[in-house]
Amino acid sequence: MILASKSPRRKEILESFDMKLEIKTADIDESSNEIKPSKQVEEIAYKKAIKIANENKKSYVLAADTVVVFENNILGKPKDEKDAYDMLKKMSGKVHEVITGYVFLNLEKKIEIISHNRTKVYMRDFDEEKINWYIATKEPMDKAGAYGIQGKGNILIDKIDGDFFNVMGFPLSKFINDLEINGISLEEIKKL
Ligand SMILES: Cc1cn([C@H]2C[C@H](O)[C@@H](COP(=O)(O)OP(=O)(O)OP(=O)(O)O)O2)c(=O)[nH]c1=O
Repeated sequence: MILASKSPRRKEILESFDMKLEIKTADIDESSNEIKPSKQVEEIAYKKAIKIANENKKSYVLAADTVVVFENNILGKPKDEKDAYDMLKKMSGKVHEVITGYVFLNLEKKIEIISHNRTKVYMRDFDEEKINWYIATKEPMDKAGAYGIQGKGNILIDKIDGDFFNVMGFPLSKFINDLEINGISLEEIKKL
């Protein structure tokens, strides 16, 4: 299948399940008029997937989009270090939600799966010194909400309620379940 994503995390998660991936990245306009975060991530994932699917009509194409939702605000990737600092400062000691939308298409076979998953993340109370230390690692800059649960950012997190991979950028378990519901078996998934 084609993974329409430049995210190394999404590739890693899917490859851990022995999927054979061809990477093709779609540069799309990541803006959305949707108000609901779940609809927004689905719309942006759809834009990524359909762009590549239109150029590869026989292929299975998968794309995703991840955001952090904190007190009704949608947080994407930080614009700069100051933005990363501001995001982390307000999320310290509080709970937020990570939502990943994903879209799986095969235009020729008329397969279309559009879905999302949510994980609650409880952050520890951390001080300015720790935020500055974390920003100096450079880890926050390419990640929604300015942290990576799978990296050094893990020490900022107390616990989660939901799927870890969903926070990392792709809810593998829910996706596999969706495919099975659509009649695609575990053996077939590896060969798509
Ligand atoms: C919250 C969180 C996000 N992230 C990452 C997952 C996503 O890669 C990124 C959110 O940006 P996205 O726009 O969802 O994805 P991307 O730009 O990295 O890749 P593409 O659009 O080509 O598919 O944040 C982590 O790696 N760990 C985390 O804990």
